[in-house]
Amino acid sequence: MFADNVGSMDDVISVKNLSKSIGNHQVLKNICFSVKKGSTVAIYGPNGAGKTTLFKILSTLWTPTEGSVAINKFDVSTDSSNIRKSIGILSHETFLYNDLTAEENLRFYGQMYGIDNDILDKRIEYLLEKTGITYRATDRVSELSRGMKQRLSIARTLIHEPQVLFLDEPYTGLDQNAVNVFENILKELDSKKTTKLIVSHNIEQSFKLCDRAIILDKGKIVFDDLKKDISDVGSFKQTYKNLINS
Ligand SMILES: Nc1ncnc2c1ncn2[C@@H]1O[C@H](COP(=O)(O)OP(=O)(O)OP(=O)(O)O)[C@@H](O)[C@H]1O
Repeated sequence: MFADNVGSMDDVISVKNLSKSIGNHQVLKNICFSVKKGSTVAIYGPNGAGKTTLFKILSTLWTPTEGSVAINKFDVSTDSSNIRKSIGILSHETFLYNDLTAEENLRFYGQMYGIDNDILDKRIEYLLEKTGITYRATDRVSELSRGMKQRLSIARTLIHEPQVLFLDEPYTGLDQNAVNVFENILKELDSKKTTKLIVSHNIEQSFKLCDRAIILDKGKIVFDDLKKDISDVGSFKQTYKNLINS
């Protein structure tokens, strides 16, 4: 039930004895796992299990109370600026500026990452086209629908070609066409060996994307296995139910 967690040279993410307390509530309890380059790991758990807290620490927004977390060998507590260059975060917060157009938002983020203008022009054009929002490029974000904003958030997340992606409920607000667009983009990223962590309550949808599944419950990892060792999504859902109700 637990994947081989022994760290190795090609680990992109390394989490050792991570605990996080908020006030006097211990939200994460002695979490240990590592992720190899190019893997896609789905993280499941009921409300309040600690998934978002884990993501906030992995993406350098919060620091651990105990233990250590490294991304590309950089420590989240001491090397956050190096980590931020190489990660992309897609969450329920769009991090988009309402008063800027879709294109201006992408340009703003691209410039923040120091991407040369020539390259940035091409990336913006490519990502707007890829996410199907070229025709809304000059509209302000405040005029876009929720699904359009999510498509633009996907483009924003990818503008600096991050090596590690944190996807928190990435399907929120996407229609079926946008789901297909999103999944095609993820497949393309597989060929670039992008490492992905996905948090989703939709097991059916996200299980097919991952090669490993982790279940968090009450701040602890209660399951961690490779998908090839899980017979099918049905049995995984049953395991999930059994574990979180025990
Ligand atoms: N800013 C905060 N202040 C106080 N407690 C917090 C804060 N953020 C999270 N918590 C607590 O930490 C625990 C884990 O929350 P977290 O948001 O990480 O869970 P989650 O697994 O992402 O849940 P969900 O599926 O509902 O998004 C919860 O008990 C929550 O109340």
